[in-house]
Amino acid sequence: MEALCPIDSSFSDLISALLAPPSPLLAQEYFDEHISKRQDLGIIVKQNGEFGKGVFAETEFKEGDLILKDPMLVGAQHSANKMDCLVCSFCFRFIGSIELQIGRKLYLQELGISVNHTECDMEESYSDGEDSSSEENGETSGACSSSNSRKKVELPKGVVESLMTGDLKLPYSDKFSLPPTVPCIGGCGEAHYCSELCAQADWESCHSLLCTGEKSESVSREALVEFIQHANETNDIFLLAAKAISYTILRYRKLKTACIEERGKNKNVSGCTIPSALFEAWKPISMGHKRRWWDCIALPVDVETSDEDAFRKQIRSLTFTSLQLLKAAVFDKECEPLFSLEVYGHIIGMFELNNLDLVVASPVEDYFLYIDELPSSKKREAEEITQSILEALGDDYSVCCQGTAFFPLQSCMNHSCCPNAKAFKREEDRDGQATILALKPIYKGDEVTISYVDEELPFEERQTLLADYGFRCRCPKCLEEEPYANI
Ligand SMILES: C[S@@+](CC[C@H](N)C(=O)[O-])C[C@H]1O[C@@H](n2cnc3c(N)ncnc32)[C@H](O)[C@@H]1O
Repeated sequence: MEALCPIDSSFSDLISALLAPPSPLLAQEYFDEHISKRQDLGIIVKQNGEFGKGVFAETEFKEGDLILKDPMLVGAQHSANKMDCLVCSFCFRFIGSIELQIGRKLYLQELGISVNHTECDMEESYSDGEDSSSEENGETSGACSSSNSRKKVELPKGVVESLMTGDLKLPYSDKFSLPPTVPCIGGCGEAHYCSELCAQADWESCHSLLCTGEKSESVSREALVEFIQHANETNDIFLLAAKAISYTILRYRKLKTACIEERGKNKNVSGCTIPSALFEAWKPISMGHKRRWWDCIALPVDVETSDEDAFRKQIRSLTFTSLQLLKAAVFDKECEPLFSLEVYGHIIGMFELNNLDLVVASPVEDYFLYIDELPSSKKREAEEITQSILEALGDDYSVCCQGTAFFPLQSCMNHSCCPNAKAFKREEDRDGQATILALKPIYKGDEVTISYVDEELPFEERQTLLADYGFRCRCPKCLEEEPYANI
């Protein structure tokens, strides 16, 4: 390995090089290659001249057309949401069965595990930071939770269990069949999948290092459990950052192996070093990173401006604690720069500024709507079984899968308060990919823009929210409204 990988840079040089913003040329090459792998895409990424990169149409889109389905680079379901929805830990499709979804939720409810609910909004939007919820970011579709207040009632003993075991079949549930649950390869019992393919893909992408099961490839499973617990108690953005680090380490190892093989075949291969493999592995993340978390996190409303310094120091210290725990769990000497506070802070900053709400609609909602819309005699018959279950579930009988994720292409889309596109899940979009639809006709060469905030808000409110993203909007709508803003 020594002969293969001479480390000629100092550690701090390596960190600085990792954190240097990618040059426009490098970014262009990266996105050209990324997009060329998806032959069907009618978009390109290029510099927009004013504020870095942007996404541009390469073809014409009509109103309502699908512009893009963007698979996430890394994503995670919110910890609290795991109580409500059982989804594939890789593609985030609902799994199991309607009975399992309901039985599991009731079972956890009975155990008294409290869950903080936010209403689901199928319109994905940019997250404005810690614990951002969809409800802050626009209209709610009402698709995921019931609006009428229903009191929870208890079910007879054994019903919950038989829902979970599958012994109790709900009427018409076969019309809403879900993929079977595939367990994690490492045996952690925490991650579940919709297929062997997703289980394998997640394992290879990052889970082999973050699995707490017997086959985990982490340095210490105990340390991993401690890291996860800390993230769950403080901020689950750390879980996303851990996925980004693990993703980079595993990618680095693959690139290194390929590099060694290449050297074995051809002694004249040059440029194959630890730093070069690490930079290559880091590239997808580097395309999104911007600033350190403690510098870019928006000041919460309950923190006085005079306490800003103390607040930012506190966030830095929290990040440091999380990093020490992660280091004890998955440290890799060859990837040591990834474990510096600066790099960790930038990774989390990237999620803070770029992350998007991950939302997948629940089939349980569809199921109860179906029952509700049955002809009256069939409905009465079905409700003899489903009504008590619906009452036991209570108000939030159906909650969407919610989390945060980094979508490489959507993250290149600039904001406009009069956007020509929006992130919106259609009926058929039942996985964790971002879906971008045209709001109006878009012509070849036009920039594709989305709104990071609710564009119907008054001018000043929009600017306040956009300040969290570090800019003041100068879109045509803002330029027109600005002179009248304070009148
Ligand atoms: C998610 S990124 C969009 C891609 C970005 N232009 C890039 O080069 O990576 C969001 C960042 O782009 C810039 N940006 C996006 N929309 C903007 C706008 N309407 N006005 C000014 N800056 C904008 C801001 O710096 C913002 O933090």
